[in-house]
Amino acid sequence: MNVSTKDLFRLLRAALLGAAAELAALALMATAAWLLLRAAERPPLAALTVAIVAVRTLALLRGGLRYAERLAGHDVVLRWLGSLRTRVYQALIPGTRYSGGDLVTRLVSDVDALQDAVLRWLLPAGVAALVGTTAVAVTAATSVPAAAVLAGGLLVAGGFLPWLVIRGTAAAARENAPKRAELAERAVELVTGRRELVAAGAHGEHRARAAEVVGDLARSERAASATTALLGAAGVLVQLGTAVAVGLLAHASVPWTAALTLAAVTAFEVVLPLIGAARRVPEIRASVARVRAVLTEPASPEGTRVASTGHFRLENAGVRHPGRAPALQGIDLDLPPGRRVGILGPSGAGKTTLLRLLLGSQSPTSGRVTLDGHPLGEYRDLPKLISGAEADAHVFHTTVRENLLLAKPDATDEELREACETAGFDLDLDRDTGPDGESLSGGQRQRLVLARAVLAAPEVLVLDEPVEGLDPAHGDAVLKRVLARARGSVVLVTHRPEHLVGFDEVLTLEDGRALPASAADRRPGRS
Ligand SMILES: Nc1ncnc2c1ncn2[C@@H]1O[C@H](COP(=O)(O)OP(=O)(O)OP(=O)(O)O)[C@@H](O)[C@H]1O
Repeated sequence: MNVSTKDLFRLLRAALLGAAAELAALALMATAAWLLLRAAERPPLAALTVAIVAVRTLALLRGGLRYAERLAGHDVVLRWLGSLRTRVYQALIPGTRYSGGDLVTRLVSDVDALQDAVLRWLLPAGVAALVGTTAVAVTAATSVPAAAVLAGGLLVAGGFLPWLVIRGTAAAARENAPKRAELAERAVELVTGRRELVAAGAHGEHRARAAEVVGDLARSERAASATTALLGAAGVLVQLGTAVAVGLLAHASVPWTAALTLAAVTAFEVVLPLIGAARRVPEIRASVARVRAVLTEPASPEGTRVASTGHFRLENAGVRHPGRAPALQGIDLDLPPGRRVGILGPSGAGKTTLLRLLLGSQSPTSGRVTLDGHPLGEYRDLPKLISGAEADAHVFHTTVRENLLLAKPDATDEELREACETAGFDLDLDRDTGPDGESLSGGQRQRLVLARAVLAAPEVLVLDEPVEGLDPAHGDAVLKRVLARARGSVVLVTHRPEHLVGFDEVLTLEDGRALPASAADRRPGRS
């Protein structure tokens, strides 16, 4: 999250303008106080003219400088965030770890939180330090004890009290983190799993628990707000006490004492907002850490090789998800162009995992998966070569036509109809599919996905139990047509060995391992 020298310079300019605006305000108060009390002594008018002019000038300066500081502050922040946002998105695009929509949204608000970090914390803290130091230096010229008290008061109000707020807020955030996570989880369950919860009679209980967590969080939020308000009030007391002490210790003329006292009061006006702003510091810190993690993660190198008809090979390949038994281990598979391989095995045997390895959507955690001897990650357009009907293929919320065109954007309606016919899908091309394809039946969704695979006509067609939900006779006929149209290699996962007649090889998996042919023969197609 490096800040360029130019941006640093702009930040410094904004801080100096802010400090100048606040010093003008401070000088205005001090001069006005001096002027009032000095005027009460009835001096010749000439003795007051400089102060009168100064009051007017400072009043004008204060407004002008504040405006300039707002402009400069927002200028630097918006420029910086603009480039930071671009870098974060660039880091996200090829990423695999950061792909969930919720996480992306999270990062957007994290980047926005950095805006608050600069405008509401960094700049005001810098301005407060500059104004405080100047006020102490000016006071020290008259009275060192008064300056020492002022410095102490400012440090308490601008350092100690905000630190207490940060500590309290961070502790509350740590304590509330599990509750927030539970609330997010329950909210998702209540929205996405509503039907299932109602059917199981658990909806009311879930909602009540979510409401209880909301109540707990609100209570904790109120307690944190009350603490911040109390510490804010303590800051005002410190301000009053310090101003009185400065007045008593100044040992100067009445007008000058009044000027120093009001200058002290005004210096606190710059420092006190830090107490309220400190509440966001823990949140901002967490945002900074998350953004930094995204920016510092080494980018996964993008593939450069062009995929054309080639030879896929799995050598001793395995996949193990953290904390789980291996999903797949020690798998060898040879898939030269034109070869047809069937995969059988009971549920959970690793069939889908094997397809994901071939599709490049899952990397092996052991062994190798290669195309013409190169790891799949080195290819930039693998889906053009290998694709098909995956078990979890998504149906987009649009029309049947648009869903099909994803496979071949320039396909004519004639081609679309032909692919549908092959897949046994007979709905109108303009039919709306609904969110997640919900307005289609399960079988219709499956055949739409299959039609999409047929239309893509890849060199290597991958089919994951493509006719599982269809009635057997219809399903067999559909599969026969799809296989007849396949122009290259086929990898078919099925639990019916009769689907694999004429295939070059049948691989039977169990518990993530390939069964030897003799054992596989004894348990055909268990699922
Ligand atoms: N993302 C994941 N995280 C953890 N475990 C996983 C993950 N994906 C799959 N598994 C586990 O890996 C094993 C193999 O899963 P896979 O989906 O490949 O089985 P399958 O043979 O296709 O099963 P089915 O016939 O039921 O679709 C299972 O035990 C599964 O629970």
